[in-house]
Amino acid sequence: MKNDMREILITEEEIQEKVKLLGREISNEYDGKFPLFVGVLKGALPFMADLIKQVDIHVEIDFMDVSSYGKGTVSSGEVKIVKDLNTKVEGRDVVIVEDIIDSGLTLSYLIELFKYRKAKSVKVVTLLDKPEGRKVDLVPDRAGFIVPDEFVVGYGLDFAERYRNLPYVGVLKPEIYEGE
Ligand SMILES: O=P(O)(O)OC[C@H]1O[C@H](OP(=O)(O)OP(=O)(O)O)[C@H](O)[C@@H]1O
Ligand code: HPA
Repeated sequence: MKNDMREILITEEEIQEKVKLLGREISNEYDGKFPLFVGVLKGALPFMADLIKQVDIHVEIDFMDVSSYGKGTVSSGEVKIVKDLNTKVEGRDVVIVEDIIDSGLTLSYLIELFKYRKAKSVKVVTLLDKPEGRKVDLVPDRAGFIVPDEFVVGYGLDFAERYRNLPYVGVLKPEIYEGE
């Protein structure tokens, strides 16, 4: 898979270092509380798995699968619930765990949904933030890294369902995208 990469933007070591830091910050922020971490499938899986191991307080975890992207690199702009939570969010401190915020459409939909369901608080932690991709005004509470306005893959992020299992984040060679 490494041969398919044009460039590695964030190394495995840099990711793991940042995840430790985010875990410490969240542990301090929610000390004495029992937050509900909501991982957004499928992309947030590696980040969620690593992050919860760095959080030193009790947390409950659940997953939601929403979809706004087609097979390629362009958002359809439409958010659909593919799998809902099994947990009630009413009265809970919800922490949404994302791999990337790009247009912001997925997240703004989820934030509104959890507020409507009467969460006590809703905050967002994302590994990657791509501010140049925004279509709605949204700033995450915590973001690991800012990425440029390019389609990135790895550590959960896919291109046509591949590359999620890379331990780093990078950009593919142009011929890989063109081949699709
Ligand atoms: O800010 P946005 O433009 O809404 O993009 C971000 C969302 O898009 C990706 O998910 P996707 O819908 O591709 O599903 P996946 O996680 O299963 O790949 C990513 O994992 C985020 O959830
Ligand atoms: O840059 C990206 N890569 C993969 N999936 C994505 N979903 C939104 N932006 C991206």
